[in-house]
Amino acid sequence: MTSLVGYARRCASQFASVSEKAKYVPRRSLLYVPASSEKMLNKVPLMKSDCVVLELEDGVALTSKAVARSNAVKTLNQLQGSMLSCFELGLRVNSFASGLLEDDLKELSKAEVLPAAFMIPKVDTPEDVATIYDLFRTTFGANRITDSPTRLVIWIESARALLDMPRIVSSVINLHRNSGFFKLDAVVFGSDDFCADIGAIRTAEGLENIYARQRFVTVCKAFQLQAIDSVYIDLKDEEGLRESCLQGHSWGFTGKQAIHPSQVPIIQDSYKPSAERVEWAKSLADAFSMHQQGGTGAFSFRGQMIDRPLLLQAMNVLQMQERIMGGGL
Ligand SMILES: CC(C)(COP(=O)(O)OP(=O)(O)OC[C@H]1O[C@@H](n2cnc3c(N)ncnc32)[C@H](O)[C@@H]1OP(=O)(O)O)[C@@H](O)C(=O)NCCC(=O)NCCSC(=O)C[C@](C)(O)C(=O)O
Ligand SMILES: [Mg+2]
Repeated sequence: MTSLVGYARRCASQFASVSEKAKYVPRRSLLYVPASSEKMLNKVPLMKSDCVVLELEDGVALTSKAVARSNAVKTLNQLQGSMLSCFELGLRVNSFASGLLEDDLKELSKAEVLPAAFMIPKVDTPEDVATIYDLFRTTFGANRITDSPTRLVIWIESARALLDMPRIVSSVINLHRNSGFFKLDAVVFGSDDFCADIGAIRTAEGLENIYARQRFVTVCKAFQLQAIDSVYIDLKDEEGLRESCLQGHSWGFTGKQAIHPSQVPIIQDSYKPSAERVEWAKSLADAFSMHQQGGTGAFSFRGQMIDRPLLLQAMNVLQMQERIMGGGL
């Protein structure tokens, strides 16, 4: 069978910067596993969520932070080199403002391996970014955090962070370019903390978050980053979860956070590219390749003007489809 990513790669060769997209990590569902619970951690190798997050922050009580840190180190060491059912095993540390981050990093630096993604909540200002980097450098040493395949995922969770989001994201991207620190790949919207910050009352419909989610997704996409939508906290309401996923997907979000394994199949299914979308992406990539060979840049395809941004969208669809089919998720 012809590789779908082959289509994307053929097109990608036209643009050097586009070829970085080849390392696409699907994050339709991002499932938190509180690292204080050994019972939950034991399930990690078989979890079929695109991304599994070893959680040290708000899913762990203050009194259990030490045990959670040491369990996280053990889990990273035990799972290194193992076949996991997820695409990415991330680790969410405590925020800089909590005063707990330094202790997290000191303990985590004892692990033989780094997680596939470091995940940092409540990044509120560009200055936070510089301080967080300093903490990583002093605890891990510059060598371990420079030019590493580990990716970075950050959370936007306050009014101030939402307004300052372009500067925050730019400073993380520039840090990677200038120092080789982990590459930013995705940004997550922390709607619970955001609602608390602005004094909104959380409702099932989520009207209180509409502006925030739209601004959030727009900034993510302006920087070509994955945008991960809010947690759906009503564990028993499968229909409500599905509706929330379909809305997020149609607004441009790439995935959604999950707090319970039962939410994962609904989220993953909702964020899977439809057969029509895959067919559109394949045909567009073919047409793009053909026009490039013929020396044409912009062209019309099914009544739409096609240029680089639409090619990027098509590549994301194809790469996600390829990874999902290959990984059996
Ligand atoms: C809600 C809870 C307490 C219900 O936990 P439970 O044990 O009462 O649920 P259950 O239905 O009885 O569980 C069934 C089975 O699934 C297991 N299980 C259940 N959940 C998980 C899980 N996540 N990972 C791995 N395994 C899990 C559980 O251990 C059990 O296993 P068993 O059949 O062998 O006994 C539990 O699901 C949980 O702790 N979830 C994670 C909570 C968390 O990490 N919250 C923080 C992230 S969200 C957040 O911070 C906000 C945000 C983004 O920042 C912002 O919007 O601001
Ligand atoms: Mg939060």
